[in-house]
Order: sequence, then C-alpha cells, then structure tokens
Amino acid sequence: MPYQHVTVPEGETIRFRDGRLLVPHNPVIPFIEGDGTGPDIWRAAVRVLDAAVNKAYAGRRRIAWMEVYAGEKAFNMGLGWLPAETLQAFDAFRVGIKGPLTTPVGGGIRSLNVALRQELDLFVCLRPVRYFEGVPSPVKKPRDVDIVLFRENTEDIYAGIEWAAGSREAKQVIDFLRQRMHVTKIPWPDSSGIGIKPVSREGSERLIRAAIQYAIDYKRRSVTLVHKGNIMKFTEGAFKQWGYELAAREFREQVVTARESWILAAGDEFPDSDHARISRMIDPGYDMMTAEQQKAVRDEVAATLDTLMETHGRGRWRDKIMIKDTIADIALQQVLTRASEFDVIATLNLNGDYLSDALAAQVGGIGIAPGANINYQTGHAIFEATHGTAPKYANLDKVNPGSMILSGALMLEHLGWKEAAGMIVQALEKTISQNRVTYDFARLMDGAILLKCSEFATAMIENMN
Ligand SMILES: NC(=O)C1=CN([C@@H]2O[C@H](COP(=O)(O)OP(=O)(O)OC[C@H]3O[C@@H](n4cnc5c(N)ncnc54)[C@H](OP(=O)(O)O)[C@@H]3O)[C@@H](O)[C@H]2O)C=CC1
Ligand SMILES: O=C(O)CCC(=O)C(=O)O
Ligand SMILES: [Mg+2]
Repeated sequence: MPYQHVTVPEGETIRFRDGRLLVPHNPVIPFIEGDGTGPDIWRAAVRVLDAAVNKAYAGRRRIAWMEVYAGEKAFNMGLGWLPAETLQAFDAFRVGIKGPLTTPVGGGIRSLNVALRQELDLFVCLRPVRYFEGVPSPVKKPRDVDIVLFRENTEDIYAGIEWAAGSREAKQVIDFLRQRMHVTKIPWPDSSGIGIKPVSREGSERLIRAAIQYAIDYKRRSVTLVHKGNIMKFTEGAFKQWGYELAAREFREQVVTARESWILAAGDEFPDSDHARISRMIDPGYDMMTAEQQKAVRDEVAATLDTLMETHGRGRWRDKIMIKDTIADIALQQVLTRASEFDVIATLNLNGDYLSDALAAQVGGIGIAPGANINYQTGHAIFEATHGTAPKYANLDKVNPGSMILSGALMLEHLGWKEAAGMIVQALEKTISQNRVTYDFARLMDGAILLKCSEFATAMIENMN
C-alpha cells in the first residue's frame, strides 16, 4: 500500500532472515518527533546520531530518516492520533525511533506509546540503566547500578481493559462478578471503576526467555524476576513460577536457581549429609513444617543433588547465571540499597514502568534513561526515551536530550553499528566530564556550565573522536 502523507526517502529496507537483521549501508528508518519536548530532543539527537555514523564509517554509512506521524502533530494534520500508515511504516521498515507522546490522565485517548508496542507486538521494553562518569547522583554508590530491565510490554493492566465507575459496562462486570463468581469483596460496587489484568504463560515466557538469552549473550551474572506474587497469585505469582520453570526447561545448562545454589553449596560442603540436614540449612523454618511439607523439601533436595551435582556441583554453579526472584515492593528498596545485587531484571508491565523511572534517578535521572521496544522474534523495534513529553519545557530548547540520544545509540547497537554507538557513549561521558550539562544536571552539580538542549548535542559532536 503506498503512503499518502509519508515521503519515503532514498535508501534501503532493513530485512530479517534466520533470526538476524540484514542492515544495508543506507537503511530507511522511520521516526516520530513526539509531543511536548519531543521536537527539541529529536532535533538534538538526530544531529548526534548522524555525526556519529558519519564519523565512525567515514561517510560509507548513512541513515535515511523518514518522518512518520503520531500524536498531536498527526492530529493537527487531520490524520487522527495514530495513522494506519505509521504502523505500516514501522512494520515495513522494521526498526524505528520515536519521541515521547502525550497521554491524558483519567479520560481521552488511550496511550499511543502503549498502542504502538501492542500493535507491533514489541513485547520487550528494554531499559538499561548504568552510571556514566561525572553524572550527579543522589546515592552514595551510583557505580553499583548496572541493571538491564526487561519489562513485559503487551499485557498486564496496560492492556487497557477497564471501565469507568458508574458506566453500564462496569455495572455489568460487577454484577457478573457478584452473581456468577460469588465475589463479595467489592465494598462500593456502585462507584467502582473496574480494571482487568491479563497475564499469560506465553507472554511471560517470551519476556523471560529474552531476558535470560540476553544474560547469556552479554555474560551477565543473574536474572531477577520481580513480581508481586504474594498478593496477585495467579498473575504476578504465575509469572514467577513460569519463569523458574522456563529457566530450568530451556536453559538448564546455563542457569542455576537461587534455591538450587543453596542446595548445591550445602552438598559441596557436606557431601555426606542427609537430606534432612540440607533441608534445614536451606529452609530455616523446616522444623515447624508439617510432615508433608518437610517431605517436599527433602524431595527437592534429593532431586536437585541427583540431577544437578554432575553438571553444576563442585562449585560449578557459581559460573552459571543465577535465576532468583524478589517481591516488587522490597525490590524498589533493594535496587537503592543493594544495587550491585541486581543485574538483569525481568518483570511485568506496571512494575517495570515504576522500576525504570526509580532506577533512572540513581544514575542522574530520567533525562539520561534510554529504552527500546523490541520483538526479538521478528527484529521489529522502536527505540524511545524512558521519560515523557515534559510539556512545561516544550519549545524552550532546555531539556536533556541524553535519553533520546542514548536510545539512538541503543538502536545503532541493535543494527550492529557498534562503533557509532560506542562513539556516542564516549562523547556523552566526555561532555559531562567537562561539566557541560543541561539544567537537570546543572542544578545538582557545583561549577556546571549550563547548556541548552541543542548546545549539549553540539558539545557532544565536538567531543566525538
Ligand atoms: N514513552 C512515552 O512517550 C512516555 C510518555 N509519557 C507522557 O508524557 C506526559 C508527561 O508525563 P510526566 O508524568 O510529566 O513525565 P515526564 O517524564 O514527561 O516529565 C516529568 C519530569 O521529568 C523530568 N524530565 C522529563 N524529561 C526530561 C528531560 N529530557 N530532561 C530533563 N528532565 C526531564 C522533568 O523534571 P523537572 O520538573 O524536575 O525538571 C519533568 O518535569 C504524559 O502525557 C505521559 O503520559 C510519560 C512517560 C513515557
Ligand atoms: O504512554 C504513556 O503515556 C506513559 C508510558 C510510560 O510511562 C512508559 O512507558 O514508561
Ligand atoms: Mg514510564
């Protein structure tokens, strides 16, 4: 289908074969400028990306940018909020980038950002959070933060299945729950809005599989499943359970779970111990358990020693990727107080949204937090900053373009253009080390040289070598 409002530039299409992207020297890459501060940061970022690609490959590679429309710009052009041809372009050209888009609170349109992820089935929201030298941080050990967040991107409460209090639909669902499902715990049925949280085995598994594969590919130490499974047993609790099962089923050689590691460590240290003794060591409440529960723990110990001693015993479990889990509320504290214990995190949509902004604060804030939405099965990806439109700063040429620029660097990495990506990270660190920063960093630093958004991009380009 030809495009009506999009001009396709001269360039070639990125393709995907046998699980790999085939990237030409002049790929066409669709971009959405974004709302609010989107145009400011996009203008700055695109200069940095072009400069890095040009410099890294001496002009032999070049991105053919193709503007596609969404949000306020599309609406003002009379195209609606998310034109079909925008989705078509991201689908056809496979890899794209976007600025933030506004979502009204409490009514109006649903999130276009979420819609793009769902429509294109970009099931991983990848948000790496690491410290860059010189960045002001509110914590004592920001260097301990090197966490790669895998956030499920297509289900959970973000599926948008909700009805307003007092609506006919909310009433129907509440009546169904009370009359047919015998639910008694809706204290104010007449004034309750209703939201539904779907979490599937398939959706959880593909996210967790991608996180573990990433940990293997990038030689990371652990994958932590963050969930609120103590309260939401059949959604968040199931996510955890499916994660452990998947790890053992598909990655047995490469992983060890936290519990297995305790059993193997005990088995290594006390090879002649009986299973009850090891059970007491790994489960301090063992003596208070029922006979049936005790037997289950002893069986687990026996099975782990039987099946894993050969491959994972005698300390070999230490070289495996540790699969562990943490409940979401304490995870939010521990990423602050014990950041070095977290490496790759896999979590559901809402937890991941909260965690990514909280983590960003430790390494300088949301102005420098990149992200990507990826379908690893098809190679489709849209890169975007973690932050939103920051509308109060729109058109002031003020905000930090760092998140957008680093999202672009992530995109270059995804394309395999690692030299250009590396050049961007190095230029960012050099610029910050010269105390040349935008307002968000300047207000936390002594002796900062305050730069506008566009000036920060120019400084980065000067610092590229
Ligand atoms: N993926 C997306 O497109 C996203 C879109 N949104 C949407 O954005 C809109 C605004 O959301 P809001 O909750 O205000 O969150 P924002 O992330 O837009 O802004 C919150 C605050 O974060 C700081 N900030 C944001 N971007 C930057 C930057 N580039 N440089 C420096 N500081 C920055 C500013 O802090 P300070 O005031 O301290 O200077 C700003 O006031 C909403 O409609 C929301 O739905 C939100 C998140 C993601
Ligand atoms: O879509 C939105 O408006 C907000 C999304 C968001 O906060 C996020 O993806 O981090
Ligand atoms: Mg968010």
